[in-house]
Amino acid sequence: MSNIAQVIVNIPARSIDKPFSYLIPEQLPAIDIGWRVLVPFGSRKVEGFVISLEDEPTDGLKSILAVLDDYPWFNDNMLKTAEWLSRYYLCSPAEAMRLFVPGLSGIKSTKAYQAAHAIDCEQASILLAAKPAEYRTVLSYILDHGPVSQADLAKLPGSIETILKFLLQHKLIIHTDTVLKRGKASTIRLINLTVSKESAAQAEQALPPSKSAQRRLLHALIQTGELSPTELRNLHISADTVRKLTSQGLVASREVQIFRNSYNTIIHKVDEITLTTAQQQALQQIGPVLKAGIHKSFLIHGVTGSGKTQVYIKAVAEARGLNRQAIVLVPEIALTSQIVARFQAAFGQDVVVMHSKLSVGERHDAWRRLHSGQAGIVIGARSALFAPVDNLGVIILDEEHEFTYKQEDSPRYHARQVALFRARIAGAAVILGSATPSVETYHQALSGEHTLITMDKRVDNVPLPPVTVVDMREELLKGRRSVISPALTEMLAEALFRKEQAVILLNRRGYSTFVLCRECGHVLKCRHCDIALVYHTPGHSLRCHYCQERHTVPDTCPECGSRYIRYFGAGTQKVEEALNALFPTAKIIRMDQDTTTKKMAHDKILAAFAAGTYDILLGTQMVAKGHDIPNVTAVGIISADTALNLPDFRAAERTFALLTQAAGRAGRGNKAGRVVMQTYNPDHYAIVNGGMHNYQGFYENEIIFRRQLNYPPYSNLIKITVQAGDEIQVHRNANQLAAELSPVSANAATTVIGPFPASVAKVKDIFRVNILIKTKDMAEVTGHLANLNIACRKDVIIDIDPINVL
Ligand SMILES: Nc1ncnc2c1ncn2[C@@H]1O[C@H](COP(=O)(O)OP(=O)(O)OP(=O)(O)O)[C@@H](O)[C@H]1O
Ligand SMILES: [Zn+2]
Ligand SMILES: [Zn+2]
Repeated sequence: MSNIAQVIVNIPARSIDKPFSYLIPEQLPAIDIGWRVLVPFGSRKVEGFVISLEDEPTDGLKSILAVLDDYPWFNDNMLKTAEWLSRYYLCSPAEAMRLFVPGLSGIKSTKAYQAAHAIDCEQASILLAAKPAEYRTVLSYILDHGPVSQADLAKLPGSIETILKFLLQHKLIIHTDTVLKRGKASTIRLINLTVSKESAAQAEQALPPSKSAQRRLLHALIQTGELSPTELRNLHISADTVRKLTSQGLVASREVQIFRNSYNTIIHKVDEITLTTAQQQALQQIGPVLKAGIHKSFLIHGVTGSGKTQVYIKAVAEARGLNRQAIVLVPEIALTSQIVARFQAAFGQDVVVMHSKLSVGERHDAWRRLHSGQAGIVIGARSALFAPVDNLGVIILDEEHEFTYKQEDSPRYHARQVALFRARIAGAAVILGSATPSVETYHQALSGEHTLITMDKRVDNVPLPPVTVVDMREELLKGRRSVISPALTEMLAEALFRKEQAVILLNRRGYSTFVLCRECGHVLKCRHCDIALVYHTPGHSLRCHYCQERHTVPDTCPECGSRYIRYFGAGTQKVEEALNALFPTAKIIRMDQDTTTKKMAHDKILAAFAAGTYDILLGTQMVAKGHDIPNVTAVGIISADTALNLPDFRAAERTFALLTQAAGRAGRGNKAGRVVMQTYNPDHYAIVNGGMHNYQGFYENEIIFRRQLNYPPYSNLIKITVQAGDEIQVHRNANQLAAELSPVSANAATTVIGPFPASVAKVKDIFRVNILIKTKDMAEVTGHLANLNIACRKDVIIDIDPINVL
């Protein structure tokens, strides 16, 4: 029998990349692959994941201390996904496996103090005789109470820190860990009858009138069968009353798990709708794959408002009918409460919503409901991908082109990639959906990796809104300097007149309100980060968007002393002022970083706008996404092209997607929509095709550029960032690393570019230099990087398939 477990300890340090062996103690026979356990590690107790068993007897092994659950946490599918993730993204096994644990760790350990093993009381009293009385109080408290936390000791008099230091130094006490399991199930006790209702009624009759509480309890139980603590409280029945009846053998209690659920959305009942032909055709392709239980992936390319969500719902219903589970991923849960509500309306309690505001305990409850089969559908942002579903039928990625599917911290995984892998080994289907698919995905679909399903009409043949492109250079030539062109003004005026609503998008990426000296051209930058400071009207202050440091606006230029300092760029605040001047009675709500962090969350703003409380929704990227509000008939896009000039090969893709998605918010109901797009680059293919909702047109231009420059999908990219606090050092380290990479570039399929300073070359006083690898032979390069062992270097970040190459 195997009695040795190979355990991955849940410590995110990248240098720990191997499992450790532990003895399985006889009293814990259930331990098997996939279990979470508690193990000693150095002086600590840590969480561990069992990945294999052995029976090679080895001397001096430590034993597993405890199991954390009463079932294996990882199923085979989860283990394989974690293993692949760690290999592909070059992260440690622990970094990959902890993605499957809510809150990244299943235990909470706190520092505690306990008496040293061989404490010599006589010597101790001599030692402490010269010290104030508090020293003796603290020591005897620790002696009496066993392991105590610092928080417990804080109640005692005296300066605890100093006293503890002294006691530790003289080895009277030692450090220890107290470990608590996180996410313990919450339970309540339900009270019920142990005798028949007739006997209970007789017992009630037999009680004297003075025992009214006992009579009330019996009476209520005869009627309802079972009572919760809240119901008992409402009936004014005390624990004592329950105890008395329990001792008479009339009632008993049982413990049941309760699930915390803070995501209270009102569930709207929907009428069964008739599917459109396009929706039916999509499902005719997906259905058989679900039934066959084979892996296959689909790309639904459906224009905005074509009814993709309804296809997702039907596909999930189909999977549930086959008793298989579904994972539904959305880019950002706060912006997608509409799709969440639609799933809840369709599936009720079968849906678990993973929201970033859930506590760790609530996450555990959600996981437990899925694991136990009480729920079969999980909907959430990318982390929902790691849900413990045993019988996976389908994974859906809505708005698959969104960059939020890429995690920007280690492990830097892309949810689409992980979804495809997990579904492949589970024999499950994947449905990718978007009106503006990523160039990579569309290319894969054209080459047969995904089945392409096209939905090119809106539901009920509602027309896509016509787009007027306004050339802002001509406006300027005509002497019009306002951020809001006459065409946009006119469209807004008409919409407001008809009591319809408008959305205004300010595409501000790479372009915000910065402060510039008109004499010498100096731009005010952050001292710690190599980036322009952003001007904020409230408080008349400057802020760094990387380190959040605030500065006051100087009266004179720090470079040349000139007093001519000007604010450039159109921030949302500036546009709001302009709109207020044009439409003084219109109610405007702003949604950007400033407003969403302070006043209202995204979903509240969207809900208020959808309810008609405001006439105009103004904001950055986030106003363009996902919402379906029938009364929105006008969409204005200010400076459509600001991101086009960024030195990022995806600049055109980002711009096109944003414009098309924004335009797609207009005219979704039975009222016709219109769009005005202001730009300085009316001839760019991203703008031209964005103005025509023409994805194919955009793709055909873009793919030529990608092929010429050998960018994805024609290659894979790997970005290596070297960091150091010293500018000379960082370049030296990067050059050295580039030299080590020379065998990589010997392969004709691979090019190494750089080192070159990152576009923001310094963040929080740390300098950053990038090396970019372009390759057609990913396996060879990652194999090489793994051999070089750079993945575990603290000063190096490896980003596989980076979204941000700057
Ligand atoms: N078969 C149908 N019959 C009637 N109305 C439908 C049908 N399918 C969807 N709808 C409605 O059409 C509207 C658009 O659908 P949905 O939001 O699913 O589109 P979408 O393709 O997801 O759009 P986007 O990509 O722009 O978010 C919604 O209001 C939805 O309720
Ligand atoms: Zn100056
Ligand atoms: Zn800064």
